[in-house]
Amino acid sequence: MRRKLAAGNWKMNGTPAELAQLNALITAHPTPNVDVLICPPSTLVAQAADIFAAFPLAIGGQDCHTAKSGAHTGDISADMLAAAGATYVLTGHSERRTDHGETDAVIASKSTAAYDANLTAIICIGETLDEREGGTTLDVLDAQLAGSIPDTATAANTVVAYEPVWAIGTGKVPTLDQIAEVHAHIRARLTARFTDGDGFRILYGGSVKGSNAADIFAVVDVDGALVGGASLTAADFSPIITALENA
Ligand SMILES: O=C[C@H](O)COP(=O)(O)O
Repeated sequence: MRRKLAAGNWKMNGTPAELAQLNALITAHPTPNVDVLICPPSTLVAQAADIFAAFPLAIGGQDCHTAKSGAHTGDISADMLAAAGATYVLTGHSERRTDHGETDAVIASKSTAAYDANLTAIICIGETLDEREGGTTLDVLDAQLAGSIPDTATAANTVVAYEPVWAIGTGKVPTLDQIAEVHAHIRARLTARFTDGDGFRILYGGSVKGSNAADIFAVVDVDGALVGGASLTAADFSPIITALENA
């Protein structure tokens, strides 16, 4: 049985003042029957992990370097995130792939760095609109799955997040049939490659809101969501957690 996961990615948003949102979230969900994760900007990871250590709220990083330490100005290592209290890290988010030219090989290396630091890697994949319209979605995802997920991945150390690039921050959401097709495809690839492939959690991400969450969570093999904009306030994120708890 896979435990569901509601993950919020704050991206480049948030100062210490916004951490107060998390108090309201915990008040609304004091004993959630799903995992709840917030990935704030790296400046807030230690503070958030410290404040909420005793509560059912995990804290994660949004990216990590492939190396443990060294001369990499502006970067942060998986070991640093773990030492700050993070238990998860996103790798291969499409904004990292686009803004920083991250390749599948780099993402696999970052995911390995996460495992070495005892972090769970949420490895993100997804097709662009051109790829969707060109009919190559499943081929693109196959290449990303094969290249981004290390051979040492397990259901315990890895979550896969399917985020169609064209659905991120746009308000556009794939049809439920499109989500079902992709999640079934990812599941098949995971079970073919890993002995515990049926245990990997697969998240959907891209314009998830309180208003569409229940329908998305009813799709087979959707084990939760990676939420951007709607994770920034407790008022928006709480209904998504509730929908996942009721799924
Ligand atoms: O990491 C989160 C995703 O990029 C989704 O962002 P969004 O919910 O704002 O569309």
